[in-house]
Amino acid sequence: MIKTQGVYYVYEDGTQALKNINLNIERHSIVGIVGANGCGKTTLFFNLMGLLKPSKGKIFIENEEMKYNKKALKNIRQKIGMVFQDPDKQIFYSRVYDDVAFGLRNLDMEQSEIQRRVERTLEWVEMKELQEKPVHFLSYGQKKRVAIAGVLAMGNDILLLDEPTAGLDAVGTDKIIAIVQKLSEKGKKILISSHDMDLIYELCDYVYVMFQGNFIGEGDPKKIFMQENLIKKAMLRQPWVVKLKNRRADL
Ligand SMILES: Nc1ncnc2c1ncn2[C@@H]1O[C@H](COP(=O)(O)OP(=O)(O)OP(=O)(O)O)[C@@H](O)[C@H]1O
Repeated sequence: MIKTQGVYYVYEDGTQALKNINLNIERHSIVGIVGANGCGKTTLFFNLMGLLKPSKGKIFIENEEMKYNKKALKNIRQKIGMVFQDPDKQIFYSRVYDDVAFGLRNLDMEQSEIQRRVERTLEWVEMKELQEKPVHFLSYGQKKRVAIAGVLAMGNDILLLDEPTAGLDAVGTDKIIAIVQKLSEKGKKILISSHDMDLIYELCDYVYVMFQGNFIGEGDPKKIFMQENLIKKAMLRQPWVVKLKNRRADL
């Protein structure tokens, strides 16, 4: 589905943001990328979406090497959807309904189909009753869900969620967890970046640990998060469940 081979990315100012990234999400449903601030998670997502082009290395989408012409990029957008970390960067319209409909209207879709998709996705993210509301009156968590709805409405099979719970309270986080689980049950492949270890531990069946642009560990979250030294090296904290287990084992 998505695979990378030795991907490097260097920004114009010389910042080396990705170093030899080898990722493969084919055999997993919900894959986590964990890493401290600035380790390269967003840069990686932008490369996977074709918004940035690797300085070196290859990206494969459904076994085809990524190309960067207009037609190829349009195809990628139909396969992969990305929910940005900051919903304000993804929300363009003043009314919730129009914002979610935006991508569909660009596809010249029938009005009745647009309405069906928008209403269904807004129901999914529990925002249907707010569909007439101006986006600028929404809470941060509600805006995040509108941004997710906008991507879901497009019907992509692969979803990249960049820090989906950043800035959310416990209720907002639980809502996102429920949405991700429902999407996975529907057969969507999901890649989540986060420094929320509890979230990744709860949701993901595979995890990559990122540090300064490299993957320094990968595997089953239950095993990876037991490796205290690895987690410390990545400047992260173990999930509380793991800490609790370790404490019990010490007693
Ligand atoms: N446009 C840019 N030009 C130069 N350097 C950049 C640019 N965007 C990001 N960087 C640098 O690239 C590195 C990786 O940044 P990136 O945003 O990918 O990290 P991240 O893991 O997503 O961080 P966070 O968890 O804080 O969102 C950082 O050192 C950052 O300062």
